[in-house]
Amino acid sequence: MNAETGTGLVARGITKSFAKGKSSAKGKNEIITALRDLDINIAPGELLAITGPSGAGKSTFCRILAGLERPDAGNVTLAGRDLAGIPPQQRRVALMFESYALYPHLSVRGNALSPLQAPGGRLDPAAAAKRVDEVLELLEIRHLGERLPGALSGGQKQRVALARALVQIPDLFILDEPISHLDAKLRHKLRGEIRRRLSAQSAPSLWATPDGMEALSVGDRVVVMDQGRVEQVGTPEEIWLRPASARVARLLGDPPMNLIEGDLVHEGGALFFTRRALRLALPAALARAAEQASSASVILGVRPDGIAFAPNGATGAAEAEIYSNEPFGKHAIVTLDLGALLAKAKTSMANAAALGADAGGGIGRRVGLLFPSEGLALFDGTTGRALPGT
Ligand SMILES: Nc1ncnc2c1ncn2[C@@H]1O[C@H](COP(=O)(O)OP(=O)(O)OP(=O)(O)O)[C@@H](O)[C@H]1O
Repeated sequence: MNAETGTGLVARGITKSFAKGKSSAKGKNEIITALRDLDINIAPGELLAITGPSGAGKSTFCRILAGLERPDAGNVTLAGRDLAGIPPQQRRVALMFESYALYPHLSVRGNALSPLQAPGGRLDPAAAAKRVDEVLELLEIRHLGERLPGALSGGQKQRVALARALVQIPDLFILDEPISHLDAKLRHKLRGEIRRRLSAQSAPSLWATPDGMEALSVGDRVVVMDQGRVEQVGTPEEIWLRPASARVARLLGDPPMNLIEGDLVHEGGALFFTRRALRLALPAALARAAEQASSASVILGVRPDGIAFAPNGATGAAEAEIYSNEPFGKHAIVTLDLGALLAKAKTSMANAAALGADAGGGIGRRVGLLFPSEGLALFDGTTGRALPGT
């Protein structure tokens, strides 16, 4: 059986609006549409990561699946059951709240154990206690077992909320920003550990995060949302290599792709991208893609690690000035001023050193830039969609 026929999660046409509360000047209640006609499937055992900027609608979608909000339109089935009319506690959904929602009077262990003690629990007390110990150990909070939530740091509370979700054997896991308040080292470790644990279960899982790179690192598939709509669904590789729109590209990468608005100009049989002083002959694949643009205005995507340095004045090189630099040890991020336009390049420390930009130096120095075609993408200036073939 696949998700369509019953065992996974199938959400169809989910739409949800909220009244903003305050009336507008015209006396009408303003409406915010949080979700617009969303279609999302998660297969059994699949981990779907959902990402998008703040306000994209991720938490609203999670809350609808958990039964804490009712959609205005659309329906959700889980393991073949239509969830409409099923109250949250009967949905068999393990939800980790973004706000944690811990029981203040229960210890860390008591909070983690609480979902396993609910009527109809699937484990006997000894098995439940063992499971809780395992998860507390995994999340590095077992030593805090007897503490009350009031005596925990923000990151520790987040891990208790995560433990309370992970101990369950539900029909669906929903983790809303599960590791956002942890330090980088723990985040890194737990991404892999949680992924491994969820993948070993047959329930579908949803992991919501505003961090696009986190979504790519944990998801079997990734949904990118913006303003309540799905911008792109695909494997991490598809989304990374071929972002469907400038809105998707803006969310991915560290630093993300440079997005430069400019114009297409035909000259002497070649096609150029121009923006102020920047004038770039488009490689053949991009020039072909540019024919699909709805107007001469386009957005050029330049991957930070796709920028190569050349001596100032070298043939075919664009001119720029080093604006700032951040040496990270294994690589450097050099911000370049291309004439009232800043772009970031990610380069090796050796390259940065050659530019004199390896230790906070080099600022104001003029350099040449080359843009190899594999580091470029082209988006329609009106719709923001990727032009086919880039
Ligand atoms: N109860 C509510 N009342 C009014 N507006 C709401 C309510 N809940 C959400 N919204 C609005 O719906 C939109 C989507 O919000 P949502 O919390 O789902 O976004 P999000 O992608 O989870 O953002 P974040 O990453 O900041 O948590 C936002 O514009 C938000 O202000």
